[in-house]
Amino acid sequence: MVVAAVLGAAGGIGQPLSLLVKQNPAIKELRLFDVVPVVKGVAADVSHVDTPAITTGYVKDEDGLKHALKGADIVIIPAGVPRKPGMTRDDLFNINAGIVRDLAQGIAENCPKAFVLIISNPVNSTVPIAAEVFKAAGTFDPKRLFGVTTLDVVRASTMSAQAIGKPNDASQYTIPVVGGHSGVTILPLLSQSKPALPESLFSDSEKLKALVNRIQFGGDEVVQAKAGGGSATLSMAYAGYKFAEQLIAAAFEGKKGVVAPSYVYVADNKDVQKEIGQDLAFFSVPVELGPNGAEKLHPLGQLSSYEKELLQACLGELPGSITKGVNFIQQPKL
Ligand SMILES: NC(=O)c1ccc[n+]([C@@H]2O[C@H](COP(=O)([O-])OP(=O)(O)OC[C@H]3O[C@@H](n4cnc5c(N)ncnc54)[C@H](O)[C@@H]3O)[C@@H](O)[C@H]2O)c1
Ligand SMILES: O=C(O)C[C@H](O)C(=O)O
Repeated sequence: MVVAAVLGAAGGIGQPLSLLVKQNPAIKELRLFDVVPVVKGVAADVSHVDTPAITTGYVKDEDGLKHALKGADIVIIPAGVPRKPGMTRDDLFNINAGIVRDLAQGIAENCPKAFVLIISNPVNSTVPIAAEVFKAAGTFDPKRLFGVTTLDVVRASTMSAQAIGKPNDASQYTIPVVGGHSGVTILPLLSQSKPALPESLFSDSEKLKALVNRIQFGGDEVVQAKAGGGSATLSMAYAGYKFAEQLIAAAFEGKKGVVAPSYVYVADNKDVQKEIGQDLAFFSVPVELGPNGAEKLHPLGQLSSYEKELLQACLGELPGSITKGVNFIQQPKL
């Protein structure tokens, strides 16, 4: 039985995500943490759902982080500020970097063996931040740290199905999305869709480009529609839980053959470096999940010539975002 913690549980993502996690019968304890006191009410609310997980809420100023994290097996982090129209994810760095750093420190101190799933943006930088905190604490296990990019995978299925005129069939299309989680760093490998997308999509370069662009900038669609009220929360809760559920099944319930893309540490993996053509510390790849977390990183496989171009665009941005995260921890504060 699994102890799960959600950090930032009172937020737009945190609340529905906590509800979804509560429904997983493998969870014996669900601990909800936030800086705002309403998290205790959220926990009381969710605790009435008739599933096994004992659900409790913790606030920061009552030493809550320690109590929420002590001995947790899986920690999901949607804490931090969301975008408003006109902002990039990187514009969130100044606030969210410090939030993720402090939460990662709490994890290193209280549950160093937990699987850590980071949702807080900019994911391309916040995951390297957490890794640096864990390295400094001597607890870094690259197999246990995941940047959640599942919303890109979910969007790829939904938007591709719509683009080919089969909007009801979204869930039937499994499409790997690799790279990072921001604009051009999001690299949907439509040529590897299972089942295959129709040839007519690939022969219509304008349509193909429009689809890729929509997947890459799907987050902006929601940010603009919410018009200052935040970014994706419900689809993110769905996607975050989808990944957590896959990890729980593979890590704690012995399920085999579970493969899902995630933004993970690839610095040790020569095969991935070779495919990317660069020494990068983090990249989203299809990850085989198991008892230790990221058991095996799967290759990107054959890319079309258009996808190779997209990879180059991704590589124009991603290394800088990784370095920015690393430097945030490594450079002494002035
Ligand atoms: N990875 C993705 O695909 C993805 C998708 C959507 C949103 N996001 C990101 O998720 C984050 C949260 O989005 P949201 O819409 O839920 O925002 P929100 O403002 O609705 O909720 C954030 C919550 O975090 C809490 N919080 C702030 N500082 C905290 C701290 N130090 N410790 C614990 N909790 C803290 C806030 O009190 C709030 O309840 C944003 O950074 C957003 O950009 C990522
Ligand atoms: O777009 C955002 O800022 C939130 C999230 O990263 C998303 O992809 O929806």
